[in-house]
Amino acid sequence: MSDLPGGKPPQIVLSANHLLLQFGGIVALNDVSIDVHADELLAVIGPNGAGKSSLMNCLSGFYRPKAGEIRLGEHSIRGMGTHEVAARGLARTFQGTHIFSGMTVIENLMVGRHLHMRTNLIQSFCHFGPAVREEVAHREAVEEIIEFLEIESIRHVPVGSLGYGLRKRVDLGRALAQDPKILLMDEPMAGMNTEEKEDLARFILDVREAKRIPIVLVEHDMGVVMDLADRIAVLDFGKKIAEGTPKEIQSDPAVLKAYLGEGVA
Ligand SMILES: Nc1ncnc2c1ncn2[C@@H]1O[C@H](COP(=O)(O)OP(=O)(O)OP(=O)(O)O)[C@@H](O)[C@H]1O
Repeated sequence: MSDLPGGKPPQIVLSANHLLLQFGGIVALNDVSIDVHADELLAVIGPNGAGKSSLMNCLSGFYRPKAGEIRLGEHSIRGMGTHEVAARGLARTFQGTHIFSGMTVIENLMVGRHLHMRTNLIQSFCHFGPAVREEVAHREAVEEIIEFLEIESIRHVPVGSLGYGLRKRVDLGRALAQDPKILLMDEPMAGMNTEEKEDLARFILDVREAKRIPIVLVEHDMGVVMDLADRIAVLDFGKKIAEGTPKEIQSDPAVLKAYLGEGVA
């Protein structure tokens, strides 16, 4: 663990220790440990099948590792399901688009807010009392995100009719609506053209600057990773083979070997 200037150790927001995950005879994660520091963007890279999505799925409670420990802040979250992990402050965006395509942008963002609503979803459709006051407060939070992500003009548009780049931006908005302590992004740029990638990269940088939440990013586009990441962890065949700054990773012999023939500069 590298110390901050001034010798203070970094604050660890999320840590995974010695994770083991198997699917039958396949070892998807083999003794994998990572720490995510406050206010950093940690990229997780590796060739196809290296275990990146498996790691994200363990961190977010979707998969239960056979062994190992996961801590969010002070607390163990190992064994918790996705909803419990989300309620403790972990939000994620998904590969592809997991948003509700028949619902409008604003409705999708309100789904993200429901995690924080004391009144339940049914009550929130009643137009009286505490439910209304709560709804107004959540609307304000959602409006702030809409402005932040520059999606004002499409707030009432069904998400299914939007282009891919905008849909991914709404997915980011839904995750931000959870008001998370940490954000996991699983291949957010997959399937995007250069302009869409540049746009999303700008919003990721804005999120870091404005919200100061740590981000774990799984991404295949090495240009994006090298530009955005503070640190990079590299997986190969379910094992962590390297960890360091973009500069260190680019010249790491084990990383170059893992990617040989896959075009890492
Ligand atoms: N649900 C599953 N059932 C069986 N095997 C799985 C499952 N999920 C992942 N695996 C296997 O675990 C290994 C790691 O897969 P994983 O999807 O985590 O890799 P990845 O690094 O995310 O790959 P990619 O870059 O192609 O998305 C692979 O061998 C994969 O086939």
